Amino acid sequence: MVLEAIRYQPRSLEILNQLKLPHQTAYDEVKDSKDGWHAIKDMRTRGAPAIAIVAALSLAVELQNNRVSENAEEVGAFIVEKLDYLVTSRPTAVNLADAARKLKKIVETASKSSDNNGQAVVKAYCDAAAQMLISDVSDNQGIGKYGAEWIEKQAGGGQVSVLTHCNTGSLATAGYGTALGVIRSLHANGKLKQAFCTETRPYNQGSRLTAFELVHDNIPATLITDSMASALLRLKGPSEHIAAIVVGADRVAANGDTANKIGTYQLAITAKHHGVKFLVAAPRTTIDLQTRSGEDITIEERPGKEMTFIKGPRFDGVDVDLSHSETVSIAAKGIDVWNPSFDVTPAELIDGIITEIGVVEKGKDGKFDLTMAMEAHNESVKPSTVGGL
Ligand SMILES: CSC[C@@H](O)[C@@H](O)C(=O)COP(=O)(O)O
Repeated sequence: MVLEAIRYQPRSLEILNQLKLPHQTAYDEVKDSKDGWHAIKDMRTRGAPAIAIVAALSLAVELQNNRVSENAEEVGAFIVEKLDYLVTSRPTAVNLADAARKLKKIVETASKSSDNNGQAVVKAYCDAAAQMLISDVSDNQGIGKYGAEWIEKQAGGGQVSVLTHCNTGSLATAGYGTALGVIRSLHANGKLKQAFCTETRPYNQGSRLTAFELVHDNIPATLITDSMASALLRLKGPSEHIAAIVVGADRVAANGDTANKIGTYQLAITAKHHGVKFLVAAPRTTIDLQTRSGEDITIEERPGKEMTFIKGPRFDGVDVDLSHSETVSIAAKGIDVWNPSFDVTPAELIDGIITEIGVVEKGKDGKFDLTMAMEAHNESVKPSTVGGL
């Protein structure tokens, strides 16, 4: 069975409720953009690409299931207003803003055509939103292929182990995943010795979601807490042949600085210290040339209770009793909490940015030039034309 975080067909959208994983596999219906906004804000759906796609499709089903004006410009204005609203759900991942910008452009063109009525604008919007779901899977397969090839080449043959952080798999995307896609490809090529995944406190995307995907796909994997990463590289690195740390991204700035799940930065520092490659895997929809550096990225802060409480089913003896889902306090009452959801890893700590058209490496000046990969974004360019391959 293939893991499906987003189930869409015209007039119907369902998301796998990630707050209930790994204990329960339950789908929530998303009827409109308001449902979509809340599903994203509450993190029932999460991960940069998935957020963008769910937002776009939530508005698609709203338009498909409700009567719209005959007037093309009125429908266009309605869609633009809803897209602006959806973008306010979570600020750090650029994929959502990027999707909204592209969809607005399509809608503006469609609504200005004198041949079009309201329904034609809706159709142009829904077709483009549905295409995002399809393109994301093929982009991820490209990321997996190029990332695995790059690691295998660097390692010079034989099996390798990799460490990853947060969840970047089928649950965070339309399917296959980015950093987890690289792990899937290494495994498919027979080159993966062991995948290590961090717990990823405080929301536990690693222990709840990545571990779930790895077990689901029978990929050899070991879970560690975030605080074990340096010890893993030092003590097990040589015996396990840990070749790289591979993470996803929520926004890659023009200079390569990368915002990703909190804890990524410290992993990059420890990778540098231990001489382990540090790679960011992201589709080009995550690269934001408008943001010059990491300093310009807005970092979302989440409620303190995500850190001070933990939610899950009660263990009665050996059996998990799913009827008793509880929220348990795990911190001293009254303590102040700082809970940034993401951090920024400076480009100097990153060895390569794996995209769907190839791995971008630094030039002789020690800097990333991402413009080439992004220029190719609107053209159909063969992978070999991108730097680093
Ligand atoms: C392919 S997902 C890439 C990133 O979005 C991922 O690494 C991450 O940081 C997710 O954060 P989350 O807060 O769970 O949405």
